[in-house]
Amino acid sequence: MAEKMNFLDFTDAVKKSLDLSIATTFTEMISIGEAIGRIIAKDVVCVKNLPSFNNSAMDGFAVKFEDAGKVLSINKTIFAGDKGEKVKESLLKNECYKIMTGAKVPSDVDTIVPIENCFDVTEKTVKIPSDIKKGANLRLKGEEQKEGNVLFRKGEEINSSHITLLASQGLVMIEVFRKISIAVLSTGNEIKEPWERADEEEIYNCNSFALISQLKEKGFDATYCGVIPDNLEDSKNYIKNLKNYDVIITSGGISMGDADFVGEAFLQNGLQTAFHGVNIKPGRPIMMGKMDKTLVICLPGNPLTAMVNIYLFAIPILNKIQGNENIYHETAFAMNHEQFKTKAGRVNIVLGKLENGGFKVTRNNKYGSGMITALYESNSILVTKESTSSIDVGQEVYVIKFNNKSTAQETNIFN
Ligand SMILES: Nc1nc2c(c(=O)[nH]1)N[C@H]1C(S)=C(S)[C@@H](COP(=O)(O)OP(=O)(O)OC[C@H]3O[C@@H](n4cnc5c(N)ncnc54)[C@H](O)[C@@H]3O)O[C@H]1N2
Ligand code: MOO
Repeated sequence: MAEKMNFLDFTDAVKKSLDLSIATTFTEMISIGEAIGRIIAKDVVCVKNLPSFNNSAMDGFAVKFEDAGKVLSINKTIFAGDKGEKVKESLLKNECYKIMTGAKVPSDVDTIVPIENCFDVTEKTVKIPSDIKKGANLRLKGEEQKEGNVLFRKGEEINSSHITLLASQGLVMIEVFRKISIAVLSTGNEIKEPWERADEEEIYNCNSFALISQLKEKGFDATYCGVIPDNLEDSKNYIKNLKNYDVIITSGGISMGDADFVGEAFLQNGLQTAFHGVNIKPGRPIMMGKMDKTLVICLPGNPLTAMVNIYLFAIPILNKIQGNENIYHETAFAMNHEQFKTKAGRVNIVLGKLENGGFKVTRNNKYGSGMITALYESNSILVTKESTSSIDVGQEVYVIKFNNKSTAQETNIFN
């Protein structure tokens, strides 16, 4: 009789897989225009005070606070970008400056009054209201960031806010971790590439496309390395050539069938198995380990299983290897809209749709793990505890967003 798999507890499997993963140390300098999604390799320090000079937040008049309520003569007009003599302090008694938004504020004034709040404005004079606040509308040098402050930490993923700050600092290059290399493979004699002809008994290789595109959605580049044949000798030779990759991800061929050679082929290439079999539905046969420095992730062949497991399991691991300090999936708290059953005794990964704070399970949780359409119909996953056998209507649940999908239903964004 075939040996039974030992199914590891889900939480232990996550811990083991994270323990196996070592963050890359290889870095490169890239332009900020190319930097979205990359991981910062060194703390970034402020090199230019923000703002770098005292400036006006409004078009109006720059005054001494004690001149509130007075009629003042306009000494000069200061524009954004003016420098030198044009911004030098030159006020005499009962004078003010006319000033534009973003212009440097001379040091002999302390308050800006917006033009529409002033009275009797002429070319030469203005009456300042009496109820002004000292320091109003004056943006002080360094009030947002001071030179030497750490702006970003090593291990942050770069988004548009990082790029904004970097550009505001005059920094056009940034040191990031080099992208880790990932090999994606399929297995199985029944697999034909989508550009080949598949007979009725054969199926198209959707897993490789699925996995590579999901990795892309998460900012990883993966190389497609083909289909491993269903025989041990060929599988072994195939895998031998992949040892330079940081990560190898396969799908299929790791269960109990007579054609499931993938595990053995890795073992014969020196794989140290961390686990083979996790108490999860779907995805029970999942296997992980290390082959020299290469992390090996073997996903089951069913497309839906491969897709939800790469998301739940592999993305945090890959984040860690890529040097990202923020590795976990963000969750949203939602109200469950439809009662459904789950398999007690295992952690269940359930597909559904998150819309406007509500979660609705896909097809009443009655889809098979070979079904691909259920993935398409869903935008989130819900993970149950081993003890859970049903989720009730109105129950509050944690949901992980999946598939990068927006929603057609107009969302309530106001609080
Ligand atoms: N006796 C047992 N049989 C099975 C068990 C078990 O515990 N005992 N586990 C079942 C579970 S759960 C799963 S999941 C599958 C996974 O098996 P494998 O990882 O060995 O995957 P395959 O048998 O190679 O393929 C399964 C299924 O997926 C299709 N497939 C595979 N690769 C692709 C691809 N690249 N693109 C599209 N579809 C693919 C394949 O044709 C099969 O239909 O094992 C159960 N059996
Ligand atoms: O992992 Mo399998 O997909 O549970 O059927």
